[in-house]
Amino acid sequence: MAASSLTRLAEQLLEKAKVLDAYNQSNGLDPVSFERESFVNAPLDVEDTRKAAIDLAQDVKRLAQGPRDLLFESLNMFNDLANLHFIYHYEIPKHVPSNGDISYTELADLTGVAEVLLRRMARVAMMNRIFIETSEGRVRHSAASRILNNEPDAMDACGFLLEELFPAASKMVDAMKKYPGSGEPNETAFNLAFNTSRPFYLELEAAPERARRFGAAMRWMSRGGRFSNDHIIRGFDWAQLDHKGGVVVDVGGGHGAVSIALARATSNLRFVVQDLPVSASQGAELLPATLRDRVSFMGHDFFKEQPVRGADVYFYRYILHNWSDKYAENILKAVVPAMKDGSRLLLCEFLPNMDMIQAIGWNSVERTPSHWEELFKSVEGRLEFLGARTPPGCSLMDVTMPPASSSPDQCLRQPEGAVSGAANAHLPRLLCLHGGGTTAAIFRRQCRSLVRSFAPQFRLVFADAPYLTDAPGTDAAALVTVYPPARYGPFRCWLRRLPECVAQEALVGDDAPAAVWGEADTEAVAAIERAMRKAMTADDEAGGRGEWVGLVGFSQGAKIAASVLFETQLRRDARVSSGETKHHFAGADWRFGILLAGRAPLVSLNELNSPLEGFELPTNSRAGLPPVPGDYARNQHRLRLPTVQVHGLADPGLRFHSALYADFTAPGTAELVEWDGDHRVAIRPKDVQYIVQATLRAATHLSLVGILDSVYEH
Ligand SMILES: C[S@@+](CC[C@H](N)C(=O)[O-])C[C@H]1O[C@@H](n2cnc3c(N)ncnc32)[C@H](O)[C@@H]1O
Repeated sequence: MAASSLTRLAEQLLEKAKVLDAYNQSNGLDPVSFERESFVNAPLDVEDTRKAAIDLAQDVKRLAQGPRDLLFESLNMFNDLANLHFIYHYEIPKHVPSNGDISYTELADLTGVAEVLLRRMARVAMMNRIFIETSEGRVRHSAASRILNNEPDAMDACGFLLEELFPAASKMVDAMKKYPGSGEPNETAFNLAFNTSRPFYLELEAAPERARRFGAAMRWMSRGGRFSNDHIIRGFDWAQLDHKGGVVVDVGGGHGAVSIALARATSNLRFVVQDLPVSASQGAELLPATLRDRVSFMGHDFFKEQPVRGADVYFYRYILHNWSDKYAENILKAVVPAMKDGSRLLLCEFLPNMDMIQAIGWNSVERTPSHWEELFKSVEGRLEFLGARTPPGCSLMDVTMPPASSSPDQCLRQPEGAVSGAANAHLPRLLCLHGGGTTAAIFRRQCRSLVRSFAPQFRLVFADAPYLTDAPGTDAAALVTVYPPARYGPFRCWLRRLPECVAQEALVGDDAPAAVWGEADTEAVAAIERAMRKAMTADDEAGGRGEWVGLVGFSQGAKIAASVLFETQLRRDARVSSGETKHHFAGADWRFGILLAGRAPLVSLNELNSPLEGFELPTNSRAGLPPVPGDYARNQHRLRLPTVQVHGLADPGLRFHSALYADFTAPGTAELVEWDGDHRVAIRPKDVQYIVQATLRAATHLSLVGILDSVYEH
């Protein structure tokens, strides 16, 4: 019997749970429980596993609930918030002893709440693992309630969320009806709930206790878990700036939570925390004396021109997501004149679960990487988006101001680090195979939108094909003017005999296309494998340590990618049927592929599996045209590993790409993305978005990433 999705997900969850338990055990930490905090300062790979486990557990629960119970639970979530509000308001946590327990009667006396009511409320909280009832019927702390007791900022976070935004939430639809489509900060649900015409932050600024509580809530969020400052510290190479004279401006930095953590993690960098005057002066008062020489506070309205000029980094955490595009553009425009060549804008944003809050409090939105890119472009054409890095809890959008003299092709010459630096070293890796008659560097440039859009989930690594060729192939025809051979050659091919790729190397054996597998085929496969391994080893040496999970290929590179996946599938099948263990092609257990304009047929990559009907031999150029849909409708040898197949509707080779999908791919295993383009890699955000969505669906299904598609649906 085939495993149901419930069983499959539960098994995947079990794998993640074992990894998490093993981490605790091998580090001498207590096993997880509701009594003690766990995963404090866990390394990034553990954080990734934890996030995957959470997503899987949610889905296991939702599937087990079924749609009716799922809906019912969602509809009743307000009860838990009302319960927490009671716990916050009557300050229950601080009256429960840190160690030991207390009777309901005593707790009722201390809090001034009737015992019957207190017992009811506490028991609801206990169902959510906040407090524990002992076997003697007394109350003691759970790990969660102990945090509320030990960390005053945690209670402030409750206060802010439950007394500012929770009441506003119920007014969201009213606000949307009253102010349809508004992006104004004073036409929000918050404005209706509090009957004010001031935007959220000005309302708080006018009431210092509310501003203080908000600042404390932000501090608390940064202290651990998903939003921990650690992710920002580890998510960017601060060491490169940590020299005397290095300056970071923390724009809208609140009470300086991030700057304080970064100052502690570096030795020389200085931080200027800017915020509205009340928040800035509260931050200055709270600043530890030991950091006064390196962290300072400044009242500054970020809509006005940035007064600190020439800083190395202008850092914005959770700022622009509070503002609709019109305002976000103005905030960024105010900093551009202060930037020197090479200044960085570093934005910590993109919180998939926070989109509702933005709608409720600010009439704003959590943006996707492509939305960010458009925003940066509209602010200042020179700003160069270097990509989004994704430590858990946020994305760091990294933007630089290149020197005025830099040309677009400088990007081509950049080291891999621009998109595959230390920050994404832990991410699962995709190996990218360029089209015939181009190079890895050109393909990286062609894929720049894909690289950016995949930055939160995957590290993309580009491989050079094994064979040299004289001229750019048809896969690069449109690029000849952009990448003249004299400057960007020599160009390369994966297959030596395809018409678009005239090999420079002498062929082994007879030049005539072979009908049966020969030595030249064995050597051709080894050359492909060597070329792939070379790029993979280079990336290992550059610090990449994520699992190799997928292949991305364009045109001839897509044909090779599909063929490598098919060979992987054959080796897996052989393992299952005979228990025989064969090495993985190029050393990785490839799980899925993104095939951009990939032509039928597939290429046999193993003598033992040849000849398969309709397949090419590696050195066989095939007289005549490749198959078109229907030619191999009965083909039994179909690719089953998941693929996303991307077809340009104006591509002259479309019918050959369609044949790959129709005749060489098992039904139901591929997602087809069609876009309005010719023989190119899609670059426009709208086209790239579909490829990314389809890939994330496949990858989520394979449990390679845990991010929700909806994040990309703006
Ligand atoms: C979501 S909080 C983020 C705080 C801080 N960056 C952090 O991550 O902890 C937004 C911050 O923007 C500040 N802010 C709002 N409007 C501002 C303005 N016009 N100029 C400067 N700061 C502002 C608020 O006071 C608040 O501290």
